[in-house]
Amino acid sequence: MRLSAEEISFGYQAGKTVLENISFHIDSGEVVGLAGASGLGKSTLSKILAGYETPQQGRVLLDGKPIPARGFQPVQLVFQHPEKAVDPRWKMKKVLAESGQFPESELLEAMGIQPEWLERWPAELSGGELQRFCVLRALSEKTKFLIADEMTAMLDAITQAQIWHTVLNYVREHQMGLVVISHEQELLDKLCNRVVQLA
Ligand SMILES: Nc1ncnc2c1ncn2[C@@H]1O[C@H](COP(=O)(O)OP(=O)(O)OP(=O)(O)O)[C@@H](O)[C@H]1O
Repeated sequence: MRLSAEEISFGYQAGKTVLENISFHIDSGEVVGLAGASGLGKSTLSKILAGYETPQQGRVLLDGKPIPARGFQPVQLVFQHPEKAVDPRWKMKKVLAESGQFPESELLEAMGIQPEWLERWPAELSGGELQRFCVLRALSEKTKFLIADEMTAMLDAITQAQIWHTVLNYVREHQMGLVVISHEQELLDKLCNRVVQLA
């Protein structure tokens, strides 16, 4: 399966182009890094790939076809700020069930989620604890591509390593594609088959 962005142009305001004629693709089973200086539009491209923003020109295709706007989104995005990605009025067990399936206990454990956290509200967890839920929620059986936009940037090294280890295992097992956006060259070198430089 191939996720492709073809000749994308996008601006948030008229006359101010953030992305101009950008093309990008990733195949199932690949881990692709997306790098580039701050403000070049990496997060914007990731939102377009995941269907959060619509480009003024160009298109996003999954195996050559547009991704349906309704139903489960096969391209899942996890970004840096988990507190902005969960409903504060939902307990964590409901947040996790949002993907339509509840993860198996082995996966919860591998992600370092303690069972008692399931009964808590988002505000009762640390950023790192909350991010583990956001990552896990994105790993549905129906997810074909995961886009990790500075996904572990605010976490300590041990937590980062634990999350990436679990995600990479899952991605390999399910033959998903993974896009990694990071300012850490070392992380990109370690995780990725290839790195695309946004210029
Ligand atoms: N919602 C928005 N409204 C208006 N402009 C925006 C919005 N979001 C981002 N921008 C602008 O679009 C440009 C690209 O931002 P984006 O976050 O995609 O870059 P980035 O490459 O991911 O940056 P960083 O590496 O700093 O995270 C920036 O100039 C930013 O100020």
